[in-house]
Amino acid sequence: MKLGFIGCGNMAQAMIAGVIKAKIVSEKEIIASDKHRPNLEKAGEQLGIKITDDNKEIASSSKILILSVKPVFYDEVIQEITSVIGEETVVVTIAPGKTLEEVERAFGKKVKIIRTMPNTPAMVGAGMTAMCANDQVSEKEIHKVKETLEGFGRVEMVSEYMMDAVVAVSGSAPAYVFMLIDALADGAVLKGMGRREARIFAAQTVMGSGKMVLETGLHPAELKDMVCSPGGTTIEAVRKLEAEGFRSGIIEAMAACAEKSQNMEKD
Ligand SMILES: NC(=O)C1=CN([C@@H]2O[C@H](COP(=O)(O)OP(=O)(O)OC[C@H]3O[C@@H](n4cnc5c(N)ncnc54)[C@H](OP(=O)(O)O)[C@@H]3O)[C@@H](O)[C@H]2O)C=CC1
Ligand SMILES: O=C(O)[C@@H]1CCC=N1
Repeated sequence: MKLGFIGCGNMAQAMIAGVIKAKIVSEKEIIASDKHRPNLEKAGEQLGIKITDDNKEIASSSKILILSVKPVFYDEVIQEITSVIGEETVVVTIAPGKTLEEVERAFGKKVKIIRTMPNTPAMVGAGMTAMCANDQVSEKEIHKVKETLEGFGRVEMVSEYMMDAVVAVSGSAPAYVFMLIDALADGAVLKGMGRREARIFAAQTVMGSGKMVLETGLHPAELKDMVCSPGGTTIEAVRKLEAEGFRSGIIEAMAACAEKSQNMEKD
């Protein structure tokens, strides 16, 4: 098997859908397990991947093994698989707060580990993933895993200390962006637009704005200024957003998110 997933919930399914769609790995080369059997069967049917109840089977047969359970279950899963993990297997973690050192310690032996933080837009090939590796992983292996993860979006190598910031700015961030889209739709509904149409206008605008930042390379503030006609409608909205604490609300939310990531298991 090329890709194995222990835990097949929201994030694993988004990643699997992304790599299959991009034809990076075929469904026949992907295997997954999940404690929640109905969840697993549904994923197996919908994605066409192989499923199993046996985490050890996945650990011993996968070239790239993705630990896609909640952080609190990491130690339990690692203890279960450490004796059977293949020597050449690269373990990929996706949990906030789980450092390379902690994961190494849990395995109790030298294992190739790549720590990542993906996000759910992986499902539609538009994910953002950060990664860093321990000293057991070769450049070639890093390249291979990066190429696989690029199947579902953009991937950047980061220093490990950046990971909590990454959780705040991309791992968790789709949730706040979805809240923004929903709020934009609410505002349009308030003014009489139908809900479905409002959602499309809102989502297309968020997508287009992100694309402009990425493709023009211009500072977001400059792009904002281009929308604000003097004495116009937009600057009225900007004035109100500033008064309502839009920016500080987001920054404070992200600070809380990063802090939670850093202290994930200490709370
Ligand atoms: N959702 C997201 O947007 C993102 C999530 N992540 C990380 O991805 C990981 C998974 O998150 P997410 O997909 O949201 O969580 P989910 O709860 O949707 O999926 C995790 C699944 O793993 C199952 N599971 C628990 N223990 C075991 C076990 N011992 N063996 C096999 N399966 C098991 C769970 O079953 P049960 O429910 O019965 O416990 C559950 O179905 C987490 O570490 C999370 O922090 C990272 C980036 C983004
Ligand atoms: O909410 C969480 O803990 C996970 C990690 C990043 C996104 N979801």
